[in-house]
Amino acid sequence: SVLAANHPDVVIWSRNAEQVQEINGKHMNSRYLPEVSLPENLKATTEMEEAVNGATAVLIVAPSKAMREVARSLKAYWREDMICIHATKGFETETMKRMSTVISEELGCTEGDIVVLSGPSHAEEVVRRCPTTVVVASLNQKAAAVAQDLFMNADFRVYTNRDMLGVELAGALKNIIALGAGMSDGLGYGDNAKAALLTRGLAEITRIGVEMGANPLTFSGLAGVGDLVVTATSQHSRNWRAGSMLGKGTKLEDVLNSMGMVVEGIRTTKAAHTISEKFGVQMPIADQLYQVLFEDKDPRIAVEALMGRDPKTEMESMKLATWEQWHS
Ligand SMILES: NC(=O)C1=CN([C@@H]2O[C@H](COP(=O)(O)OP(=O)(O)OC[C@H]3O[C@@H](n4cnc5c(N)ncnc54)[C@H](O)[C@@H]3O)[C@@H](O)[C@H]2O)C=CC1
Ligand SMILES: O=C(CO)COP(=O)(O)O
Repeated sequence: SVLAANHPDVVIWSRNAEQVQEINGKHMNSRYLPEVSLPENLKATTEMEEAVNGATAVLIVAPSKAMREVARSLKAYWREDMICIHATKGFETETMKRMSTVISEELGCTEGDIVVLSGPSHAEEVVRRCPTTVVVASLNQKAAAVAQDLFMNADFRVYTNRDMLGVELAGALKNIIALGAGMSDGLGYGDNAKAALLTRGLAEITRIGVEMGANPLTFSGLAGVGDLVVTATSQHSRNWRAGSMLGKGTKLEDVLNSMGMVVEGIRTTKAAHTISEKFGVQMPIADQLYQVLFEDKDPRIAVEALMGRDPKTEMESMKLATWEQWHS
C-alpha cells in the first residue's frame, strides 16, 4: 500500500487465488484488512514471475517459517540488479539463522546486499496512512538509500541504519517481550509489571544482541524500543493478544487456532532458548516464557521465579559500559 502510493507499478504475489481476485476486482483484502480500500494501482497475481519480472525491488514479508520456501521460489526470477528488502521478524528455528541469511543463501547473493525493514508499523494503521516511522538497514548503504527512497512519503518516514544485524535481532526478539507483556496483562498484573517487563526485557534482548555483534544503540531505536512499545501495547498486536489469552489461562493450541495469523514470538521464544545457551547469555524472561509455552508452567509461577531471582545491580547484566566503568 505504501509502495503503491509512491509508485505506479506495484504487484503483490499471493498463493491464494481468491485474495488475488478480491485485490484486483474490489481493491480489498477482507480477511486481513477488513473495511480498508487498497490503492487501485496495486495489482495482485498468483504468478511469482509476473510479480517479479522487470521489478526494481522485491519486498518479502512471508512469515519466518515460510521464508526459505518463498525465497527459493523467487530464485528463478531473481536478477542481481534487483534490491531485496524483507520485513519479516523471526528466525529460522531449525537453524537459528536470521532471515537475511536464509534469503541470501537461497538467492545466492551476499547477506550484506539484503535490506531489512523494521520498526513500529502495524499494517492496520499503515494502510490507513497513520503517521508511521521505520528503519531500513543494510551493510550496502546504496541499497538502504534506495529502499529509503522507495518507501518514504508524508505518512511513512524511513530512517537508515548500518547495523543490519541489530535491526534484525531487535525486530525478532522484541516479540518475546511483547508476548510476556500480554501475559502480564492477561494475569491482571497492571502497569507497573508491564513497565518492568518492557524495561528488563529490553535489557535482556540488548544483552544477547550485543553478544551476537549488534550495536546496543540500535535497541534504543525504532527497531528496538519503538517496536517493543507498539507490540507490547497495541490493540493490533498478535503477540500481545496471544500473551494476554495465555495469561487468562487459554491453552497455547487454542490461542493459535483462534488467531488465524502468525504469532512470531512463539517460535522466537524457542529460538532464543537455544541462542542464549549457545552464547552463554542469561535471558530470564525468555527462559520463563519458554517454560510457560513449551513445558506447561503456570504463568503465575513464572512471574514468581522472575521476581525471586538473586538481587542484582541494574547495570551489571547489561554488557554495556556502565556508569561505574565510565567514571573509574
Ligand atoms: N502485520 C503487521 O503489522 C506486521 C508484520 N510483520 C511481520 O511480517 C511477517 C508476516 O506477518 P503478517 O503478514 O502479519 O502475517 P499473517 O499471518 O497476517 O499473513 C501471512 C501471509 O503469508 C502467507 N503465507 C504463509 N505461508 C506461506 C507460504 N509458504 N508461501 C506463500 N505465502 C505464505 C499467508 O497465506 C498470509 O497471506 C511476520 O514476520 C511479522 O512479524 C512486520 C511488521 C508489521
Ligand atoms: O511487528 C509488528 C509491528 O511493528 C507486528 O507485531 P504483531 O505480530 O505482534 O502484530
